[in-house]
Amino acid sequence: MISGSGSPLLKLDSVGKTYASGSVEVHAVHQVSLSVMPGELVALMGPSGCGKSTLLSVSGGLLRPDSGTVTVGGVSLYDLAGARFHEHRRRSLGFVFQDFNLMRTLTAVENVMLVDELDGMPRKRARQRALAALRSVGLDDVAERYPGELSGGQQQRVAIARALTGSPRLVLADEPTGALDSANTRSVLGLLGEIVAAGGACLVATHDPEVAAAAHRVVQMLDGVLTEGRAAAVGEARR
Ligand SMILES: Nc1ncnc2c1ncn2[C@@H]1O[C@H](COP(=O)(O)OP(=O)(O)OP(=O)(O)O)[C@@H](O)[C@H]1O
Repeated sequence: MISGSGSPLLKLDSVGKTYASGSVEVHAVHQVSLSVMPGELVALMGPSGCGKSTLLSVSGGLLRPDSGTVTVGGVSLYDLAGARFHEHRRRSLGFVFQDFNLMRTLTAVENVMLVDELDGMPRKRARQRALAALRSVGLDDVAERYPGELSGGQQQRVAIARALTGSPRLVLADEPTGALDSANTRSVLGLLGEIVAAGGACLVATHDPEVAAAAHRVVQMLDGVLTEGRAAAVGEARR
């Protein structure tokens, strides 16, 4: 797969998001335009509070922008309504949350199954797929444990397994290696590498130099605005 070919899997056009915090307005994302192409792993970097999580949430259909358009898989996400919006989100992208977002009352395997079950898949088949996803992140032995019985790194890998079930073409990940040691970081980078090698795309908010080194492109964010990016030379990206 040649990185950067085809139509973008994620396209942001002049996207803006402002929070009202009491009488103060915080321009978390301002006029951001960005395309992430099939075969690309893009690292989104910048200091804490610069707007990375907000940009990922807007990109993933979790937070409606105040301005601009978000196109996922060729479809303008926020122009879809109701069930069509949720279905497109579920089918087109996987989201790895910074704080994992696991349901405390469900086991690891039940957390991962949830996505397929919401899509109407029979429970037995959903369970098989979830176990396979957990195996791919090295966690099949703790499948029946609850999040409270897992380490931070294990919870993070459950969250990654959940985002990868259904083999979405686009993965948006917020600090996916934040709680991981270097061996697990490499295994997560391997999984993301497989997605992009198969023609998918990943946008990863990160402070981790190892993730940045593995990316095809690094885009820098500062005070809600994208500043310079580094384009990796062809073949530079480690997968
Ligand atoms: N719900 C909210 N209400 C008000 N302000 C918010 C809200 N969420 C984020 N902000 C503010 O928006 C700005 C961007 O926050 P965001 O979490 O997107 O940054 P970030 O780059 O992801 O930070 P980090 O690297 O620490 O996760 C910050 O000034 C933050 O305080």
